[in-house]
Amino acid sequence: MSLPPSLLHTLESLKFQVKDAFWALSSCICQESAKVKINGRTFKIVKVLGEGGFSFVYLAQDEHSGRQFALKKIRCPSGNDDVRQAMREVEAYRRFKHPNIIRILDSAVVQDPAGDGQVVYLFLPLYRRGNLQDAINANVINGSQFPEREMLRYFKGTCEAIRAMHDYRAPIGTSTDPFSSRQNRSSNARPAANLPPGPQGHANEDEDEDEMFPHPEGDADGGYSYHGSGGGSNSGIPLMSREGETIYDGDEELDRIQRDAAKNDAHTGETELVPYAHRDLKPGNVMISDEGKPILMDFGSCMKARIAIDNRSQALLQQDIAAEQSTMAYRAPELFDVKTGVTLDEKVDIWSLGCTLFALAYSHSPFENIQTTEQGGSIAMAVMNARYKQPNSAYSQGLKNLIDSMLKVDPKQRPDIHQVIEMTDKVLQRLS
Ligand SMILES: Nc1ncnc2c1ncn2[C@@H]1O[C@H](COP(=O)(O)OP(=O)(O)OP(=O)(O)O)[C@@H](O)[C@H]1O
Repeated sequence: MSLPPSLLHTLESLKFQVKDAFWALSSCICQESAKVKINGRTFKIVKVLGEGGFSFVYLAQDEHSGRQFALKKIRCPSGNDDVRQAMREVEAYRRFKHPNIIRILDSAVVQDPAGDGQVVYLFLPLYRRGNLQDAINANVINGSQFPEREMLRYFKGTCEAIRAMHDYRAPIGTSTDPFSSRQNRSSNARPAANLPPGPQGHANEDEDEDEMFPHPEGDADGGYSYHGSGGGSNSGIPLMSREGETIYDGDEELDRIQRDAAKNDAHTGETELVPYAHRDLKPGNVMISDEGKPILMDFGSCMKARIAIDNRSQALLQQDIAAEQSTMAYRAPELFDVKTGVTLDEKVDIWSLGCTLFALAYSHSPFENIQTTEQGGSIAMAVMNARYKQPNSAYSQGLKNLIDSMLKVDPKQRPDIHQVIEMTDKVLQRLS
C-alpha cells in the first residue's frame, strides 16, 4: 500500500526531528559536546535555541574564533525542491537589507551524513534576548504588561522592516523570481542578485564586511559557502559540499544566476516597485537585539505580495501554501478562503501586524484562546468575521483604534504600511 505524499512528507519530517532532537539531547547530556564541520571550520553546538517544522536552530560557537552564532539547520530529505525552498529563505535574507531585518552571515548546503538528502545551514547573528513571543510569555508569567511606549517602539520597528519589503524596488526587467509564489514552482528562474536599495535608503547602510562570516583560505576561488551580503559576482553561486561536490542543482541553475547577475550589473538604475509580503508575521518571528531593537526574521514564507487569482486551482494552491507556511492565529482572512478573481497583496501582513500589536498588548492573538475543532474550524470563522474583542485595559484609545484599523476583513479597508507607521507616530506623540 502506498502512502499519500503529504503523509510521507510528515513522516520524513518526524524522522528527522527525532534524529535532531536526539542529537540536541546528546549534546546536552554527554560530556563532549556535539560538533559540526562546515566550510572548513568546526563549530561546537552549545545548545538548542528553537525548532520549527523541518529545522532546528542551535547556538553554535566557532572553535577557531570563539564567536557565537545562531545556526539554523534545515533538513531537506526529499532532494532539490526542499533545498530550493530553503534557498528561497537564504535569498530573502540577502534581498532585504534593513536595520530591522535579520541579516544572514553565511550559508552552506551539505550532503546529509545521516540520510539521503541535504542539509542547508544558515548562520545568523545570535539574539540572546529571544523574540517578542518570549517577552510576551515573560509578561504572562510575571503578571506584567508592556508599557505602551515600549510596545509601540517594538511595533514601529517591525513596521519599518515590513515597509522595506512592501516598498521593495527591483531593477526593471529583473523581477522574475521563483519565490514570488509557488505558482512558479516549475519555473527555474532565480532571484536577481545585488539589487539596489529600497526606497528608505537603508539597503546598504549597514553593509559591513567585518560582520561577514570569516572564511578559511581558498574560499575566494569558488569555495563552498554561500555568502550573505551579496557582493560582486559572488551572487549566491557556490553551493558546494565540503568536498567540493556541487549539491544544488548544477550547471543550468548556475548559468541562470550568472545571467541574472550580469543583467543586474548592466542595469541602468531604473527600478520598479515589486512589493514582497512576509506572510508569517507574528511575535515569535521578531527577535530583540541586545540594544532592544526589533529584528524581523524567518523569511521561509516570504513571497512577491501581489498574486492574481484567476481560477479555482490557483485559489486552492494559495490556500494550501498559507495553511502550510503561516500561523492560523495571525493569518489574514483572505488566505483562509481565497476567492477567484481577486489579487492577494501585501495587506495580508497588515492583518498580521494588527494581531501582533494585539498580542503585545494583551498577551495573545485576538484569535487564540478560541474553542476549535481539530481543523481549527472556529478560529477560521472568528478570523473571517473579525470576531474579537479588546479586553479592558489602561492603553490609550489611539492604540486601540490602531489595532482595530488593521483588523478589517476587507483588505482594502486596512491601512497600508505607511499609514500604519503614521498612525503609530501619532499615538506615540500623544503619549509624550
Ligand atoms: N538568530 C537567532 N538568535 C537566537 N534565537 C534564534 C535565532 N533564530 C531563531 N532563533 C530561535 O529559533 C526559533 C525557530 O527559528 P525560526 O522561526 O527561524 O525557525 P522555523 O523553522 O522557521 O520556525 P517556524 O516553524 O516558526 O516557522 C525562534 O523562535 C527562536 O527562538
